[in-house]
Amino acid sequence: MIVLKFGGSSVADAACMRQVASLVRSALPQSPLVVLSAMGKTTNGLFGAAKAAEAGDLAGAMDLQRGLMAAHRKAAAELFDGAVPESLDVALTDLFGELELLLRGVALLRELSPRSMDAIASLGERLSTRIFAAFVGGAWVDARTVLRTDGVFGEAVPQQEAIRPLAADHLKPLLGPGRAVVTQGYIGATEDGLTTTLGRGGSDYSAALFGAALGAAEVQIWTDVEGVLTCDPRIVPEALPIPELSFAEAAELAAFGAKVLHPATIQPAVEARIPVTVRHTQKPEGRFTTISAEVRTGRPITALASRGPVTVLTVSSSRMLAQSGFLARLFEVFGRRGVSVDLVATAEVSVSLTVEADVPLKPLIQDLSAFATVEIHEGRAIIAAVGERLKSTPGLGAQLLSSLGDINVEMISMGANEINLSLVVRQDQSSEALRRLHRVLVGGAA
Ligand SMILES: Nc1ncnc2c1ncn2[C@@H]1O[C@H](COP(=O)(O)OP(=O)(O)O)[C@@H](O)[C@H]1O
Ligand SMILES: N[C@@H](CC(=O)OP(=O)(O)O)C(=O)O
Repeated sequence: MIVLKFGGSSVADAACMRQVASLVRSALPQSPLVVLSAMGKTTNGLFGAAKAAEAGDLAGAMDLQRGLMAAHRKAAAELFDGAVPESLDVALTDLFGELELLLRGVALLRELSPRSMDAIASLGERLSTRIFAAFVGGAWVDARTVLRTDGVFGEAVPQQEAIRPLAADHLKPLLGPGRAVVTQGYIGATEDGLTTTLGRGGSDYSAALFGAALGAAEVQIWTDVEGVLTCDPRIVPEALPIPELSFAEAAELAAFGAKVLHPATIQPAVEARIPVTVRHTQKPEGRFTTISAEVRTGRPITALASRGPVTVLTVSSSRMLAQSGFLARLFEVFGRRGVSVDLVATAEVSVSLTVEADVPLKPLIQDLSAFATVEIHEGRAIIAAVGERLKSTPGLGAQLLSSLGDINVEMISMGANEINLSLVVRQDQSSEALRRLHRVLVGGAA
């Protein structure tokens, strides 16, 4: 069997869904499991409605709800030439009724808990899969009966040991040549049935989790680009498709901002040694990327990625000098505050590190100030150059840095592994930095 995941850009309207249905029909001999995201930017709309309700603007929230309802009913009507099956009509009415109830509750309390946000955000995938399953004539399975997660909301952690038997019970019996099974990406549920989400962009992760649980021959990520490119094409239009990526390269690129893949997508595929391909829904015969354990690209630089905004904290203490326990004490604070650190650079009496821009700094600074002074530099971005021979290509690091010219590099991290060189620059210079680095990449260093 194979898994085909279609992102929001691939199911944005009726015409897109017809194209997806055509691709699914072509895959029928391979016993496809179809994992869908919400239509277009539905999830953004649901987040907007939830935030409006939280602010007490129920009218605004309901306007957004009605807009989403109209778009989904329009897509269904176009797919069925106006004759929407009654069962689907009822399902859509129930789902939008559920959304209205949730929004009214949030507005009444003026409180949007993570649990409420997940319940609201889940509706996008629940709507798109009901419409698509009815249109393609496939079996529909609610992912929440299979994708077990912990009790965290918004960034739920899948319980892979529980998913495998659930997939065997709820998915495997339905899968077979000649028939499609449709389920949601992005959403799961706790053991006691509370709806959770895997975090934005999480449908790729769902696809990999289902693929690993079911022993898929391949996980296909269908999107609006011809595979993983040498850089984000919205920033560097000259970015080129990459035919092959190693799992390690793909994981680094996703972790450092290559939005085309959710950062956790690769892990289940690596464990199950399942190849992942990234393909263009509107150009199925075009170029695509294969990501697998067998791939050894051997390229100095394969691609660039960027992530931001991040905040750089520079923690200094004269007591740090020759103090073996200083770093332990420093990172204990971050661990206790649940703040993840991306890049670290150390000097004699100071340490610079990056954290996500939305991290609450006050409690962190309060703890750190007990034994050090802290400088804060917000509005930065991390740029990562990824390639299997970054460290072993003489002069490449210097070439990359010199290509940046007058763009100031505030931190450099290289060496933690063979394949990543990361730089910190000002966020407002990150796009230009990517364009300059990309000229090195395509200029023969790769
Ligand atoms: N290195 C990269 N290669 C390809 N696409 C990238 C890369 N970095 C960022 N992107 C962006 O990711 C987008 C695809 O991801 P996403 O918008 O989530 O699509 P989908 O709706 O299919 O999930 C592309 O349109 C592209 O703009
Ligand atoms: N719909 C969810 C999950 C997802 O992965 O979407 P997409 O495949 O369009 O990135 C989101 O927008 O985060």
